Amino acid sequence: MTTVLNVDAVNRSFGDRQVLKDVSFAVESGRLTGFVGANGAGKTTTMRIILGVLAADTGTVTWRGAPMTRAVRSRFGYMPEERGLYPKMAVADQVVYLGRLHGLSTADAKRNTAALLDRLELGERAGDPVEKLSLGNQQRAQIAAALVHDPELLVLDEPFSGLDPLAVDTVVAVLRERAAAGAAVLFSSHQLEVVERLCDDLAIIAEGTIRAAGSRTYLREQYALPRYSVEVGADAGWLRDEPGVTLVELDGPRAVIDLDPATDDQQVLRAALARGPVRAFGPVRPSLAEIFREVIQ
Ligand SMILES: Nc1ncnc2c1ncn2[C@@H]1O[C@H](COP(=O)(O)OP(=O)(O)OP(=O)(O)O)[C@@H](O)[C@H]1O
Repeated sequence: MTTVLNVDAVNRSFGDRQVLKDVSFAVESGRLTGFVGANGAGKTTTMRIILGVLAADTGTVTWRGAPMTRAVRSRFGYMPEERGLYPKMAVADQVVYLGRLHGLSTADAKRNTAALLDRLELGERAGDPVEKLSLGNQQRAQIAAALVHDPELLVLDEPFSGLDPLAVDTVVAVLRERAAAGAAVLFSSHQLEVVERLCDDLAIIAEGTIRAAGSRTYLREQYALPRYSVEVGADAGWLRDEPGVTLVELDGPRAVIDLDPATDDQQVLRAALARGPVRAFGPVRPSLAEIFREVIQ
């Protein structure tokens, strides 16, 4: 995996309202990057700047270290927030047409379209006009449209909104396959549970500012609480009286504790061992939702 897309110190105002403030983050190939933030945080504006639909006031977006060109952008796939398929045109015809617009031969466009619609479980609806599809299926058709030309970078604005859980799983699997084949995938979402499950990397934005960015593992370590989960051989209630320890939860031999900053975890472990067997002792990693709450405050 390599860093392919760099968003560097991007600022953008609408009128006198600055909606992006020095936005910087990187996207790597072969990975799924989740772009997370509340409504109005600036996700769509950032994505539109990456795609060249909108200009930045200052700052740069580069692809493999070089400025964007039209040719580079033609190798990107974009699923905008305002879905844009023609209601009266058959799904497959539309996806083939978009593939052709991105430079595919008719044969390749048809082959990719058929494979994608099957993969997205829309094969049987290929001949139906878009307006006859349910909203969830229209969404799958949009995803097919963004993927038909095998883009090197996929930018998806809220690709999971409006999908039922089974459809989310299908789309997740397709995006994973694309990443495994080397594409870089950037998607926005406010569904933290989906992002938690899906993404390798994250950029968290609030009020136009990136509050945290990096791999999920890095962020979970970075924002680790001083919280530990402990399991001992007998009742763990003695932890209540241990200096520097706050008991958060107690369930017989199992406990969750917070340590004061000055408290050495190994000291607490030794105290536990002095009382008998220790079955488990380790830090509790924060969930993405917890990190999100912490960094957007
Ligand atoms: N063309 C525009 N003119 C004026 N203000 C705009 C324009 N586009 C976006 N904004 C404002 O910029 C801010 C950021 O919007 P943006 O759509 O980027 O947020 P978002 O994080 O994608 O939120 P959502 O999930 O609601 O789409 C919002 O306050 C929005 O009202």
